[in-house]
Amino acid sequence: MAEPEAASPSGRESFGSRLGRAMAERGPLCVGIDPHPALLAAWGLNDDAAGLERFSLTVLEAVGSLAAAVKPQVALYERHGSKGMAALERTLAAAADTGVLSIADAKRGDIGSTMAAYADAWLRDGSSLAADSVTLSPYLGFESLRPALDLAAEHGRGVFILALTSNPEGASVQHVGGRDSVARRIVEAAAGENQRYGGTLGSVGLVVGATVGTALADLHVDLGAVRGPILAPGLGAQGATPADLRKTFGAAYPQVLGTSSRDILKAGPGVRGLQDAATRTLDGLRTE
Ligand SMILES: O=C(O)c1cc(=O)[nH]c(=O)n1[C@@H]1O[C@H](COP(=O)(O)O)[C@@H](O)[C@H]1O
Repeated sequence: MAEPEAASPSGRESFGSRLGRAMAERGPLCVGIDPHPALLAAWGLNDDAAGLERFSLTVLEAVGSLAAAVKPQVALYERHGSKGMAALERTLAAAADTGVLSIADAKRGDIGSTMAAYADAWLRDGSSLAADSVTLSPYLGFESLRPALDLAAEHGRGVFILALTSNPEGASVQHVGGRDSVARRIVEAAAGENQRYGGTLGSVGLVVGATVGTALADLHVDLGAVRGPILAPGLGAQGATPADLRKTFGAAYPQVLGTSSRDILKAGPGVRGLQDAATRTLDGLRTE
């Protein structure tokens, strides 16, 4: 999809370029690593840091060479305090060793001066929590994300900014404004940010749920103009199918990275079962 380029001052190939290549080589699937208590129990693991780590490393063993990206859900590690966060650090390091891109699903957003600290945690070289990319919430104002946008560009990392989320409550904020909706403004701001990147895909991605139905058309949101990756959660456990994804995103589908967590994870703890479930989802995303 994207041509390789070394766009960041650090000399690292940009995240958008790396993700575009992974999607072209492996297909448009991200596997969510969401170690819910019920899944840990179903896998015969304890709901503790050791259980989280075994769960996460098993998912990486299964999908590390077939998915374009993995997305650990930070909240489920945070439940276990510092030991849980240490398990997350080791998971992110193992993903990097495996060669699969990581998206830390932290949904961070705060006033700019505090945002700089979140950016340091998730996007700065040398941080034990640094991932290839992180999810961000723009609902304190898009510009409040500036420290993360700039640090990501500097270090060849990426961000995924919540635009139209998959949960039904999201519309009560994101749809406000009709034709000039909050979501549309977020999408336009992300498009502006991607002008600093060359290649096919910029490093400023958006999150648009696979479950949003006709909202993109209703709100006159043009994702094609964004020139960034679209992370689409909601497959499987939240009811969306790969066919829904194609219908919802239309011409922007080549930018879409479908992501699924519970629907794949419930096939564990066997590595083979997880691989089969991920491959089934990937086949649907490729061909439906
Ligand atoms: O940022 C996300 O990944 C996200 C955004 C959104 O709009 N909806 C959404 O479900 N997610 C995350 O995607 C994952 C979905 O999990 P499953 O429903 O089990 O596939 C969870 O970790 C959610 O927090």
